[in-house]
Amino acid sequence: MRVKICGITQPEQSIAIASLGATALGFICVPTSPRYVTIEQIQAAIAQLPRNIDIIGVFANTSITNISQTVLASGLTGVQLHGDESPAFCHQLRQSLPQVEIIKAMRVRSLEHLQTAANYTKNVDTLLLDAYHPQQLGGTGKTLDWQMLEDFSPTCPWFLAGGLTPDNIIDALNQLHPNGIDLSSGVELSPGNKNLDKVALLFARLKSV
Ligand SMILES: O=C(O)c1ccccc1N[C@@H]1O[C@H](COP(=O)(O)O)[C@@H](O)[C@H]1O
Repeated sequence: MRVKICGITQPEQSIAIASLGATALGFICVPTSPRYVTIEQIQAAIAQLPRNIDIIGVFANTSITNISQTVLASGLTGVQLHGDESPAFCHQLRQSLPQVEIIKAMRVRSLEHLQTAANYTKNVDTLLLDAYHPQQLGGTGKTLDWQMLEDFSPTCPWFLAGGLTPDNIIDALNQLHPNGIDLSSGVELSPGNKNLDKVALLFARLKSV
């Protein structure tokens, strides 16, 4: 299973988290986020990483030009679209960045909204389900209604996100079978400053799955 730890801001934490077992690291490229990082910060954070770690940039409601320039300048291997991007936007982005993994995040509001995920599967590599918050785009620590996701079975791989912690991850994975999980505020001391003890506890608990 893929494990993505998101909202990294410090180079030494990148290396430590990759060593603990993360398969992907996420960098927030949304300027309004307290976890926002510049291209230079991403470059510094990934410079010493092994090449098998996926480097995902998180964007929301920005232009294809901005995403493409950031990807090319920073060395991202994937893009997570966390805003209101349409299937057509994802299709266009794929034409611009054919070698880059495209992850579409759905901030799930209802069962009806969840069903719209099917509109994206032809144009993205991976879906990611996060909880909806009326004021914040992500990193909210809010969990989804996992029961609502029990029949979710898209034709592409998917990540479970939203309020995951070392304390609830086993319950989540007993109930659901995503291809990957994504954690941010549930393994933090403060926004952008990861709690390495919590990250280690997460991977220790995942060994039992
Ligand atoms: O973390 C942020 O600040 C953020 C800002 C804008 C868009 C997405 C953001 N984070 C993403 O939110 C989910 C869930 O986070 P959490 O585990 O509930 O704290 C995760 O995919 C982050 O990539």
